[in-house]
Amino acid sequence: MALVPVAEALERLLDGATALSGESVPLADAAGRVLAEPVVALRTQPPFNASAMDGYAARSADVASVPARLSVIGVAPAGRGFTGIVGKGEAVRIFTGAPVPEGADTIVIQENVRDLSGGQIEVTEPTSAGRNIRRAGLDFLHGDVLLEKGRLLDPAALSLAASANHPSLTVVRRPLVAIIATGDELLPPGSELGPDQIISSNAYGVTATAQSVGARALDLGIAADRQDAIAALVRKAVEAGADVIVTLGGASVGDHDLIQDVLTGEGMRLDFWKIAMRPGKPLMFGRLGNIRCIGLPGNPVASLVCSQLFLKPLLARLGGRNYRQDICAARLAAAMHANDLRQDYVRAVVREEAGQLVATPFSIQDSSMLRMLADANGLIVREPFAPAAEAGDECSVLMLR
Ligand SMILES: Nc1nc2c(c(=O)[nH]1)N[C@H]1C(S)=C(S)[C@@H](COP(=O)(O)OP(=O)(O)OC[C@H]3O[C@@H](n4cnc5c(N)ncnc54)[C@H](O)[C@@H]3O)O[C@H]1N2
Ligand code: MOO
Repeated sequence: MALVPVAEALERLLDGATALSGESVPLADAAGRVLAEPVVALRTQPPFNASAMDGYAARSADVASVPARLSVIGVAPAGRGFTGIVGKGEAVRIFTGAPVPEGADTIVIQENVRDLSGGQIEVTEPTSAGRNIRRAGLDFLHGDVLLEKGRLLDPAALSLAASANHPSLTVVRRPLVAIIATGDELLPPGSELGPDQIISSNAYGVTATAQSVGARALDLGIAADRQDAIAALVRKAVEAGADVIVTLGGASVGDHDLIQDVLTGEGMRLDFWKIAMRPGKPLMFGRLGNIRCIGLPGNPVASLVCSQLFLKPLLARLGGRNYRQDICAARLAAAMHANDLRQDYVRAVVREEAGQLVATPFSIQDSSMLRMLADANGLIVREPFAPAAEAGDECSVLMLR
């Protein structure tokens, strides 16, 4: 089977991936979620002409020239408006957020007023009509579309939805990705290891990758290299309602690489297996009903680079989000060999020097080396059959952080 080019693999994996169905969540739990429906204002804000300042509501004709003496006929705190009418020569003590009483058409701020006692004030600065008044509907009107479908619920969006009187919102269901590690050699972190064993690490990075685009991750643990053990966890994933099943390891050609057989045995239709990418060649993709199955290579760096390139955009789409890789132009700090048929993602340190990005590739690119991946902040992307490059040549970098 020919190796599938990276772009084609991504296209096939994303084919038909659209936002999952909506669900209602209380506003208090809606931060970071994506709207499945627009938010329409259920009220007008402010619902009345409101004072924007602490001071005195008056008639502008009375305070156009100063000094002006007025009689205070009442008080209007926020939440309790004055119900009378402000007549000529009169004022109402008013506070920020209170409705402007009938008859008044301006607010004199209290800094521009002297209290003469006996219910009299003297206005010391002329104040024109409409000053310090927020007109009804200044912010929004009942029926206005305030937030579009697909909007990420950030702090401003949440407060706006609350102000529009929504106690709950309809948001896109968060995709669920079930993660299955495979391998007789693997034990969870914190274990006493036998001589032939290592720690199962990939699930943690894959979980974090999924969560970074708002998905939920269900770590189903480690299956031994036996068909029945792997199949049992695949069934668990299906029962849990996974939208995506990610397997770790067992994707290659060894005698113990059982993933593809098990998944097809469970009903998966294989879409592709093996792509023209380094690291990540054994990547596998198929569909088990509506569930997308991604077989990530076991090598830790390959599993995380493939998560970044394939799993992240898929989960973002299912969650109703836009996701674009952060690709930048940079200069190479070192020469690079001509590339072969696999698109190469070369771990590198990217720094800004004299206003431009400079990428220094690590000299070793073994896909088992997690420490180097953690030290890298970018991946130099080398197209298949890219010619040899010199230090100083332009390159393309996928930024990781
Ligand atoms: N003859 C060939 N051998 C290999 C090929 C090939 O094309 N022909 N491809 C190589 C490439 S590329 C990769 S990547 C690996 C991936 O193979 P698998 O997906 O089958 O992975 P495993 O063999 O199960 O494991 C590889 C390696 O990674 C470790 N591993 C596995 N899972 C985890 C985990 N959850 N956490 C940490 N480390 C894990 C495992 O112990 C192995 O060391 O195959 C090459 N071989
Ligand atoms: O995916 Mo493999 O990394 O090319 O070792």
